[in-house]
Amino acid sequence: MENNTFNASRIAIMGGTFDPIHLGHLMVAEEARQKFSLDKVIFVPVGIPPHKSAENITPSYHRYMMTLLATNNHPHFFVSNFEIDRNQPSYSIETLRYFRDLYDSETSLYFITGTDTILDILTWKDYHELPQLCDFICATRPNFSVEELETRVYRYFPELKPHVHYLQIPLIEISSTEIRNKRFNEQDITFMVPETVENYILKENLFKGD
Ligand SMILES: Nc1ncnc2c1ncn2[C@@H]1O[C@H](COP(=O)(O)OP(=O)(O)OP(=O)(O)O)[C@@H](O)[C@H]1O
Ligand SMILES: O=C(O)c1ccc[n+]([C@@H]2O[C@H](COP(=O)([O-])O)[C@@H](O)[C@H]2O)c1
Repeated sequence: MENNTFNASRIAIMGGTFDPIHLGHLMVAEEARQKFSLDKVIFVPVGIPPHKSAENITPSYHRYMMTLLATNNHPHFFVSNFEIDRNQPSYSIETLRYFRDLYDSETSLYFITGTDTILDILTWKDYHELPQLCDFICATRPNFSVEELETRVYRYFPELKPHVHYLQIPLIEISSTEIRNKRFNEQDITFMVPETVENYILKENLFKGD
């Protein structure tokens, strides 16, 4: 997918474990696309998650397939296999360097996250360099307050603040954890994921714990 994107001018990367991708991810991406006039949102499923135990995560092949199925009918949504094809932890700094090099200097690069994710940014590899590569679009998420960014992040890393743009969205109480738990307990997940993803989960018998 990357080869035909050279002339686009506002690109956002949406990184995530996507285990599985759900309607919360898609609503955040679509709101960001509309509010920031993005030409493309590129979903990048993590290969080896930097801060989570890889043992408990669904194989990257399934997570990639579900991300493709969820985004396939959206003309501005794309999926990259950059992280899942690398046999090393998926550090965002490396992903962003790759995409920064791929596009010309006129292209604005964004990284879309939920508030929970950006609150941990001081633990990310080479975090000081991130604002030189992209701006962040930070979506509101239930149980996490953007005010906390002042005390937990900007206080120690003030250079980041001008590079963070807030995205107020209706708070969506969906998480991949909740979907996995529901499947484990044999509960319905209809309306939490796109139908194509639900069908894939059922067909591949994912998240059943057996
Ligand atoms: N409901 C939501 N509202 C806003 N942002 C979200 C929501 N769900 C996920 N995100 C954001 O999407 C990105 C990728 O999230 P991820 O794939 O880890 O999903 P998750 O639902 O948080 O998963 P898990 O429950 O397994 O931790 C993160 O930046 C996260 O903050
Ligand atoms: O670069 C890092 O050190 C780093 C540490 C933790 C998370 N991230 C990225 O943040 C994004 C969301 O992560 P997660 O674990 O909430 O799915 C995903 O793209 C991760 O690669 C990146």
